[in-house]
Amino acid sequence: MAKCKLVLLRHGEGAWNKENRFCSWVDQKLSCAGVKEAQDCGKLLKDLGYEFDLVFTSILSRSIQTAWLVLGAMGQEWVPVEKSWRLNERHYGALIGLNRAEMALNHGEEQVKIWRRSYGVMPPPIDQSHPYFFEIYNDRRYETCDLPKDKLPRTESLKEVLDRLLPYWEEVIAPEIRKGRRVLISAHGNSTRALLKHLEGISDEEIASLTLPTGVPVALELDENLRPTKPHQLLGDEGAIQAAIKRVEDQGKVLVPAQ
Ligand SMILES: O=C(O)[C@@H](COP(=O)(O)O)OP(=O)(O)O
Repeated sequence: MAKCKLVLLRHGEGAWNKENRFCSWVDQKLSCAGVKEAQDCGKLLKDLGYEFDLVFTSILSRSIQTAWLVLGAMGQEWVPVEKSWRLNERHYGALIGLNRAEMALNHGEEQVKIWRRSYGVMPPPIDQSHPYFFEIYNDRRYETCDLPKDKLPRTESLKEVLDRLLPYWEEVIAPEIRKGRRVLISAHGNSTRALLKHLEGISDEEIASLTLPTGVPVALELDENLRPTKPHQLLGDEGAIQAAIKRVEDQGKVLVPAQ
């Protein structure tokens, strides 16, 4: 098999990205800015000559909506879209719904960074007293999973995300790529980080410095063993991408009131 291209994507900005709250398994739609990011991403991919044969998304609306908008902007609406909970965002446990800057004020920026970016640390688990517990676990979409509801996570580190994502990558996505299909995975910041860690062999320590902005395609070129032939590339304007990464990193900092 010749070299193949794979595109990974963190969805466009969601309503809670904008409010700086941990969104995770709460199903939020894209903000107006997020809709534009997804459309712009589709236009960019089209201008760069990308074509897809198959798209994979999580079962959260923001990744599905992003896939539709990208395909629409590319004029490739007919391309099949497969969904799995295994591409869902990392389960942020009891942190779900909380504001990152407030958490930094109460627990320190370092602790928030550990919760957000470390490989092995799990936030405290969600339980029935949490305001979003029933909204998540009573949602019909979680009856469609290949695990019974009581076996679905209540919190996850990035390691757990990779552990549940890997079987789906190996058994469902990778075989399609081996058949020569050109794949887009429209997912989330941390499910994409987990997959990149696996594909690029990024160490547990190094993965802590990888932050992905919303709506920016991550291009990979893979060899016949599905190993990258070169480092991943974020597509788009370099200055705008670096500024967007900084904004995501700064979400975990204490807000300094304007003078
Ligand atoms: O769960 C969330 O709030 C964000 C990630 O948050 P951070 O890890 O950046 O704090 O996930 P996404 O917007 O990609 O679905």
